[in-house]
Amino acid sequence: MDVFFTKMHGAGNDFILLDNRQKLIQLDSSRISTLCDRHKGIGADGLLVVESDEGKEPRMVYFNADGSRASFCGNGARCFARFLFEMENKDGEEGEVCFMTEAGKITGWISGDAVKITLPTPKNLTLHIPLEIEGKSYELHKIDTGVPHVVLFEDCESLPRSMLEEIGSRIRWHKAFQPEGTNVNFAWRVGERKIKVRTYERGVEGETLACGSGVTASALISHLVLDMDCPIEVSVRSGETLKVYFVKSGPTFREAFLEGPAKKVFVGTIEIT
Ligand SMILES: N[C@@H](CCC[C@H](N)C(=O)O)C(=O)O
Repeated sequence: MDVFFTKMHGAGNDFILLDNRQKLIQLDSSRISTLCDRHKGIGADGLLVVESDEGKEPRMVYFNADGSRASFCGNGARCFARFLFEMENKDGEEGEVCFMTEAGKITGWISGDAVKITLPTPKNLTLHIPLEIEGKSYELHKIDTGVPHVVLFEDCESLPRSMLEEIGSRIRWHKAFQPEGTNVNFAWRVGERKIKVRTYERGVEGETLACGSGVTASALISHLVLDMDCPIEVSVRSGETLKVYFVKSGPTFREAFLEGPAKKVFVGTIEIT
């Protein structure tokens, strides 16, 4: 069957979006990984599906490029908000949409090129986790911003991608973070309220040009460990900038918001057998 798709990206983190409200598209992990393959398919870091049940809010279902399902994706949710907004034929350049994810209800605000979203309430915070890898000591900070993340502070501006992926992969698969594994963020401060982040993503099993939940995790940890104030700007590998807002609640956070560009790249049809 020929399936209509939309290709989008959020600050360089790219996605295939499919409207499956009619429940006609059958997907399994091998089909998803082929669609996301940059040589044999459309190519993307992940695939987002719009589902909906009669009388209920639309639901965002997210799959990583390897076909694994994840409960949330920050940049994906920002693209999804724009996709939904355009699908619902709302007039004008500005507006609000709401949808469900496995990690909870999300609200998105569209304003020109930018999309700002609420994130799932951050949880599972643990600071200052010591980890030894191949004789080198690391200090990691863990937080779940919809999916599990660790953040480590290290200036990786000029670290070759292969080396970042080597360390990222060792941490992602480390026994301390099993069975679910973790995304790994390398963050460093570049201004009073500005950090840079590079992310090794679980399910892509490599560095992506941006990771929204990782950017949020890094900003929240920067507030706690480096005493940085809200909002925090985060520059990612694509060279684009995202902004993280948050509201504290005791030692952790009540709310977090992520803002940045989310753009449509192209549309097309692809045969799914
Ligand atoms: N790119 C994402 C995160 C997607 C999920 C992640 N790879 C996982 O499996 O945890 C984002 O923008 O948040």
